[in-house]
Amino acid sequence: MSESDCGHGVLLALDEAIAQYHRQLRPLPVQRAAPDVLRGQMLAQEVFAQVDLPMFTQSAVDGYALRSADTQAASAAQPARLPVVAEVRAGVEAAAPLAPGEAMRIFTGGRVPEGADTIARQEIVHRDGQHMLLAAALPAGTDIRPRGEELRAGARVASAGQRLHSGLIAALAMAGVGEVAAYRAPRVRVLITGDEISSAPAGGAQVFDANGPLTRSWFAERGYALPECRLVADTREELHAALREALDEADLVITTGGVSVGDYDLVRPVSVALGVKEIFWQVAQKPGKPLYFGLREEAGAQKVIMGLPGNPGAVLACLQVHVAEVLAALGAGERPCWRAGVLTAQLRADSREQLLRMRLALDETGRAQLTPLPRQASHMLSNMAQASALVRIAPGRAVQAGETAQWVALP
Ligand SMILES: Nc1nc2c(c(=O)[nH]1)N[C@H]1C(S)=C(S)[C@@H](COP(=O)(O)OP(=O)(O)OC[C@H]3O[C@@H](n4cnc5c(N)ncnc54)[C@H](O)[C@@H]3O)O[C@H]1N2
Ligand code: MOO
Repeated sequence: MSESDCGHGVLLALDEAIAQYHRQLRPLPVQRAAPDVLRGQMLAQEVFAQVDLPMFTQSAVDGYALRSADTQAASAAQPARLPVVAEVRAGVEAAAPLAPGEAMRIFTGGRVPEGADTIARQEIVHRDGQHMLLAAALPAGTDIRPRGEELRAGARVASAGQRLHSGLIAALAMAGVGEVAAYRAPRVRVLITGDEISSAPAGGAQVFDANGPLTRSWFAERGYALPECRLVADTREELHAALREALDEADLVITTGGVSVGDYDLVRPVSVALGVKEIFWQVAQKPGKPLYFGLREEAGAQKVIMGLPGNPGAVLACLQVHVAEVLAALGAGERPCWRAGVLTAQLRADSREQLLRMRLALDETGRAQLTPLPRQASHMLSNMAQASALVRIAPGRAVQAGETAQWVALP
């Protein structure tokens, strides 16, 4: 295990913390239902088309179904003249096959009658009573969508680990997939600890709660149910009761605050008292050093506790970098997508890996340019109106402008 002693005691490297989530956590149980019922959840299986797509040979336009051979001699001077013997509406099969020398009126999505191999779109057709006139030859297959052109029954449409989003749900519906298996959505509880935290500060030493709105919004904007969230005082009794209930009812409990070394930092001792095993505490990152990851195994289920440090800047970084990985390990989300970008300013060295809020812009070649923002301290968040990327800066050495760094999109 990679650990560093950088003047803060022995801290776990950020990548090692991330590896621990994927080593320790199992995906949540699988449930089966219609894809749109499971929207937002991650597929637990490959999914295959139940039908050919298109399901039958269709007209791509409003026009006339006919045989290409009957148009081969057509010209402006001598148009092909065919009787329109029937109408094929979308959703209805022609009563009889198309005979040589005949045409049928047809509409977009209509099933091409047996015998027809071409559609003449109505803009190129002249109608004369019960006949249609066509002034040019049409190759076979014109404006036809052949059966199975897109997919054959049995072809794979989606893979395990993909999120059921609107476009994929529609693709599965088209392919006749009535039911899929997906990992159950996580039940999440949020506990905001701290005697000084209030939604309406009074008494001169209280502050507004930022972490509750931050955490709830973070989950909601990623398509998760809005987690239940409550303020908890810094007493062993109150935290014990709140954490016990949260662990009983949720798969993932997020706490903020109370996880450092102060006398009222009770999240870790109370977790131990509730049977939680500490997997790690303290990561070599800034902000978010006192991050805590604990696990309670019970009757085949895992209960996860992520103890986020109280500073709101640390909460933001830990949600983006750590909680997102936990959700991925639970089969409840995609792993954060880190990309390379170019720094526009030099940065001081720090003994911990830095997670910096930056402004992201694309240069004329489309390359990401990352500009550090002021007010980075972990108790500050007012640069969030300008921040669009969270950037990893490796510990130990100063970084020059023009160097490359990894970033993940904010929010
Ligand atoms: N002696 C040491 N002190 C501290 C260390 C250390 O290593 N040695 N680590 C520091 C670091 S780094 C961090 S980060 C913080 C984290 O401490 P806690 O997780 O125990 O968080 P609190 O002390 O409860 O709160 C920290 C800070 O954040 C404010 N806060 C908390 N919750 C909210 C909220 N919901 N909304 C807005 N602001 C909140 C709180 O008032 C404090 O100012 O510990 C350092 N100390
Ligand atoms: O780790 Mo803490 O640097 O203040 O968030």
